Amino acid sequence: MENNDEKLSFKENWTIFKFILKFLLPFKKYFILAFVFSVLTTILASLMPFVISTFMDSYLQTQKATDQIIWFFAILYFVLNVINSLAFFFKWNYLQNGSIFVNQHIRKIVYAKLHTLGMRYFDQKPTGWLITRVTNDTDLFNFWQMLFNAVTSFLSIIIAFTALFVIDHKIALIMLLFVPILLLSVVLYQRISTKVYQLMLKKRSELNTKLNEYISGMRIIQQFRQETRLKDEFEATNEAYYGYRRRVIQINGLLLSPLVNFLMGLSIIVVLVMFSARSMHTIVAAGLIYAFISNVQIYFQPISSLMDSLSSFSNGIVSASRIKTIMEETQEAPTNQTVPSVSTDRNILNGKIEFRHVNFSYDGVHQVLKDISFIVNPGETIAFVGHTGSGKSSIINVFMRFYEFYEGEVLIDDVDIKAYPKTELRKKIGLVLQDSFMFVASVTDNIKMMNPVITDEAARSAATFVHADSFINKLEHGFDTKVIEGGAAFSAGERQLINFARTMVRNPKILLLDEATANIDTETEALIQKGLGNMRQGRTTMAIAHRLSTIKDANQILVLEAGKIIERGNHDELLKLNGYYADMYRLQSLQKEV
Ligand SMILES: Nc1ncnc2c1ncn2[C@@H]1O[C@H](COP(=O)(O)OP(=O)(O)OP(=O)(O)O)[C@@H](O)[C@H]1O
Repeated sequence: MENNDEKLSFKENWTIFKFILKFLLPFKKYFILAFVFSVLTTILASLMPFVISTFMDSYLQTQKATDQIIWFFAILYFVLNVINSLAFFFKWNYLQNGSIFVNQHIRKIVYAKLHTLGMRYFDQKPTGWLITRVTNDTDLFNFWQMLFNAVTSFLSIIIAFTALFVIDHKIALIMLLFVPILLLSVVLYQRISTKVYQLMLKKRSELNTKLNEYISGMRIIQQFRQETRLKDEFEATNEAYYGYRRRVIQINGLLLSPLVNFLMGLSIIVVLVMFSARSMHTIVAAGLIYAFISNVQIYFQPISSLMDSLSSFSNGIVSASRIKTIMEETQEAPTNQTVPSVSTDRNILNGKIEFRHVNFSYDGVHQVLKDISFIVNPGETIAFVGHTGSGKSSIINVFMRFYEFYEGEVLIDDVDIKAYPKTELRKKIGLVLQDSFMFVASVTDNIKMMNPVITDEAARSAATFVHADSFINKLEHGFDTKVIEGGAAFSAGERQLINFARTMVRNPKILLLDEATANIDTETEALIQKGLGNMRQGRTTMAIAHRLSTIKDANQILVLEAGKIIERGNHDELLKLNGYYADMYRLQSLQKEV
């Protein structure tokens, strides 16, 4: 269903339709009320021409209209008009509000679903694509209006036809002949417009994806002077999008109202010809012709508006199919998958970590971790070193349960990691990534991560504990300084320090550190090292180290290459081994001296 170029079969359309309709159920009362008022307006609209025709034929033409009668009809018409307008207002109000509420509800559900999905899913989907799904595709406003129109139009046609039938059943039956012609044009329109609509939506999604890529990668784009190339690329997609838009407008301009209006004009000619023919033998009341023609208009009008909104139907079905794809996505985050042994009150008490023969792959094809085994005792530190791409971060990813491993065991305190509830893992494991994300909020709130349970004092003392306070206090507004998007105004080292504080304020039992490789000034570097020292005290730590000098004191160092452990031991043991680690260490020491 992902490929929107494919034409959906009737069965698929129907399945999607039933799926999306379920979201409407909690708000059905709005739609039912809108329907009731809609029926009222249609009945009134059909009746009002009769008031006029009665007045014309019984009083005006026969010159029997007295002051009283004129007032009576004026007031009657006025009252009907007021009721009609009120009914229309309520119908409109309930319909609009109902549609807004359903959209909001769908958006909430889709957004919540995204949170349950695993990293594998996000690896495969461009961010812009996902944004389009959550923003544009959940906006089914026109779709709900269209559905409502479809139901009420059907009713209007029946009511108007009944009125026509009451006036003159022969001519009314002739009006029925127009139905197949109209239906044919509806089908024709639907055929042509759906295809173009789908292509237009696809281009819009592409546009969003590209835009997201450009904005996130602006630094690289500017650095490598890619502006012109990307501008051309963007313009081409934009041009294609507008091309399809223009075609949609052309199709609508040609096939929507003009066609229905043309047919309506034809039907009025037929009506007039029929009535004229009849007038040769008998008297035909002018008011009756007026009432008839008014109801002919009521009869045709819903078809016109239905066709108008048909495009919203195809549009809505395409969007709904994408929502369905997301909602039915099974690549759940490992921590969301129900494991029979998971116990909600299982706690991490000591923080012993063990990997037993773990194999792992991101895509199910390329093995990234091969037979990884190690034990870290409570309070000890293990460090992973190795070339880029050797699998260091993957060990952390597996341990954080961002991805599921497919072979082996990972244990905490001798219990399978899968048996711990997600909340316990998130609470007791502190992850410090190389480049931590900063939210648009104060420094304090960034440390607290908006958690209302954590006090400002706790945030400050965590910052002091990791030696982040000295730089924060130097900021213009100290802890209240507003962080701009992504923390762009801070250096990598400063962001790292805030991230340390953010982790420590939660007092985790286990620490996962991905050491920053960015250029950090010596002063911040010293602070970071001091902060790290404090953090590691009494906590089991798994650290990815790029600079070997920072992990000399680790209890165990694992050297990885292409996902395999090729050396293990402490710093001295590994130096004695005179292998890969010793080479790396000597090289780094030499670089430092230079
Ligand atoms: N999300 C992903 N999807 C697919 N493959 C991935 C993904 N992340 C990493 N890989 C691949 O897994 C292998 C190990 O990557 P990993 O990030 O664990 O290496 P690393 O040792 O941490 O590298 P670095 O020091 O550069 O961070 C690499 O070949 C990488 O291309």
